[in-house]
Amino acid sequence: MGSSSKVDVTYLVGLMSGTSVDGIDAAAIKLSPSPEKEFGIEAEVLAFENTPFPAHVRSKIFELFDPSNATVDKVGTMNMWLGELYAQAAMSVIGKCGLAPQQILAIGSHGQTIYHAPEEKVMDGYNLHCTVQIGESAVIANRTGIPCISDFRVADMAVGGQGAPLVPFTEYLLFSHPEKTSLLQNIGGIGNVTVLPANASPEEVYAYDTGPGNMIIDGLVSRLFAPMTMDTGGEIAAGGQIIDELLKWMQQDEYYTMPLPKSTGRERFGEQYAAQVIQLMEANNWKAEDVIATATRLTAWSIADSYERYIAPKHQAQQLLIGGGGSYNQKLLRDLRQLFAPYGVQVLTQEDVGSNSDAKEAVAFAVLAYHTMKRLPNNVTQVTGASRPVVMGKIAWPYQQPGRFE
Ligand SMILES: Nc1ncnc2c1ncn2[C@@H]1O[C@H](COP(=O)(O)OP(=O)(O)OP(=O)(O)O)[C@@H](O)[C@H]1O
Ligand SMILES: CC(=O)N[C@H]1[C@@H]2OC[C@@H](O2)[C@@H](O)[C@@H]1O[C@H](C)C(=O)O
Repeated sequence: MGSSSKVDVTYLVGLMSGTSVDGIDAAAIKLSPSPEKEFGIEAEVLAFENTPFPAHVRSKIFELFDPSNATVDKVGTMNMWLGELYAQAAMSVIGKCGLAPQQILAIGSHGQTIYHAPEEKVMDGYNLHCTVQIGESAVIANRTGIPCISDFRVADMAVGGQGAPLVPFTEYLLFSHPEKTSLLQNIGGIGNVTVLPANASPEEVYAYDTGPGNMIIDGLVSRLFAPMTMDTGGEIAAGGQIIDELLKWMQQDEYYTMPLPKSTGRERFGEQYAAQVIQLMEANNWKAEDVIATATRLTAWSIADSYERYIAPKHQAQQLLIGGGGSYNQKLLRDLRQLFAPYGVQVLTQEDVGSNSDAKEAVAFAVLAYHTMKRLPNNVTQVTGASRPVVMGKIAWPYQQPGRFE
């Protein structure tokens, strides 16, 4: 992990659009050194904005998740289109925080993942891992006049890593604590957890994708309760009963027992998965709200099961801090509290402890971009399984006005 102890006070923008495809998160941050921590930095969020994707853009992005539909013309067009939307989101958040674009060192843009296949494929003797994020950084750089860093994940994959999760790098720098062992559980489309042991050195941090976050719930709600696209507040699940047979079927997925490091995505828990559940539902005459209650329980179970499997043998955590959109699903939180009670782990939302989790991933890509600009390694090798540290991210430069980047 690159040392950040010499961080300069810097302004950056981070852009994230996640696997739920709900919209673009944009954060403008001020990065400063935090003298009391060895690798410490402080990231003050100056402004944060979420811009939902228009429904027609969202459905065009969804078309790209099926590789047979994702023809090069569609991918190429969406790559440029998203570049425009990301640039607008960046300019808007910069306007909101009152800074001029010239004051921003760089924009870190995650892009939209349309394909993620971290398992190794051997082709002609080459060990290939692959992941695709789109949203052209050349467009972002040229619309904003700010260097834009994108395509973070592939550098980690080039040295054998999963290319995910990447947020633990920033979580370690921002949230590690001398006395408390914390579990930072993000519940977006996919669920992912970062384990920050008390007083951990960078080598002791670990993280992995726990499995589905809201992806299965969203997929089923969209099919069974259209035009709803999510179970707002967890109210549908709260009115349903768990179907034991369905839960057992869902728990059989091999992902839950795969060894670390591991990451996953829509390829495993996306459209095809929801379609299979609907088939089972129709064959068994299950009620729609019971199916949603069961999918919600699966997410909670996958998080608790992974705690018992990978974390509890090494660390007793005090807190499970929930962030991401799933933290608004009250039924999911109740299920998590019930399942974690026997382990003596308190389940809180990040908001409960005074931090804004909505901005976390966007902030993370701003911090990663800072390290790219300084040519400092920014992958966490024991998290991704990469064989060595690398500088992730590709820089797109805007037209260079004299004096601007000297
Ligand atoms: N009020 C709410 N009630 C219930 N669920 C909600 C609510 N708000 C958001 N969500 C869920 O959270 C999801 C969005 O979460 P988030 O923005 O953290 O995901 P993401 O960043 O796209 O995903 P990932 O972290 O996997 O990349 C929505 O699709 C929905 O399922
Ligand atoms: C390939 C990809 O986009 N993965 C996402 C996804 O969403 C959550 C989880 O799966 C995590 O692995 C990752 O995102 C976050 C930002 C990460 O890299 O840490």
